[in-house]
Amino acid sequence: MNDDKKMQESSESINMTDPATTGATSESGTPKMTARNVNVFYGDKQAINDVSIDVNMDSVTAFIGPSGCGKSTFLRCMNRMNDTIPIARITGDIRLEGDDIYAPQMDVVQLRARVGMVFQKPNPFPKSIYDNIAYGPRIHGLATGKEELDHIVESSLQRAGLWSEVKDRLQDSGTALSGGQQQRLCIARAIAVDPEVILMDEPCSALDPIATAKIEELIHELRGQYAIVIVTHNMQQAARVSQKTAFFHLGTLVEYGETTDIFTNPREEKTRDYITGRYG
Ligand SMILES: Nc1ncnc2c1ncn2[C@@H]1O[C@H](COP(=O)(O)OP(=O)(O)OP(=O)(O)O)[C@@H](O)[C@H]1O
Repeated sequence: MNDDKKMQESSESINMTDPATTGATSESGTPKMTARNVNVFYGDKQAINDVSIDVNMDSVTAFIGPSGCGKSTFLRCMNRMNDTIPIARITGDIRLEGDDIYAPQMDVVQLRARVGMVFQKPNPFPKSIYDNIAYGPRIHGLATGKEELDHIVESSLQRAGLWSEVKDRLQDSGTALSGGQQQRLCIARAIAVDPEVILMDEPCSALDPIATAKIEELIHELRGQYAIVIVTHNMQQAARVSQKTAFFHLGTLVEYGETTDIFTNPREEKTRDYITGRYG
């Protein structure tokens, strides 16, 4: 029997998307978000196939896998960003602290405040640094007056490691900052509305190595305060920043577990082949 056939048979003999077999549940901590049997379609094409996973507060979770395997699609399901794509359709169940995020009564604006997102390309608003941060708290009514808003702006910038660089020019445009500073501004903007989860879709891919190192350091600092999920193409980055890694392939979740296990002792041959560079 050739290797492909063997792999096919072994994967057919177990339910690959059962959290019990993919390791998609965590022993430690109550999950902040749970996904069960999620399928995503773009028109007739299925991009995510029966994925179940738990995301916890105590760890940074990395989504890795070859281009087109569905990492970003699945990430975008977690705060309903796929709602903005008319041909996208999702089935299954995704919960935040037990609340069904696809329930008709779910307020999507509130959801996206609770589950913030940072994109590949920094996308500050064409507004001042101050207003980039103050915008969310203003529309969500999180500050009762100017003093409280000032405090939120300062603490968000501090937590994003940007305060000392911008405190004397809060009225300058956010778009005038360097790429790395813009990305930290976007992280500060997400933090300002007091999220529970931060989703990061390849947040460093447009940045140079120094700016990348700063974002990675920031992810370390934010760990534990928020559940963080990061999509990355860069396996070294996944190994550096995450405690849990989920490996996707052709829309399925092949394996999910401790990052050290995924990189040193994966259970699945497909994972091993990917992390050793046999395909990608
Ligand atoms: N807006 C869309 N319309 C139609 N198909 C899409 C759309 N976005 C993604 N897809 C398809 O869904 C599949 C998964 O894409 P997705 O971008 O989620 O993968 P990915 O693993 O994040 O890839 P990459 O690492 O290249 O960003 C691919 O086949 C892709 O072509």
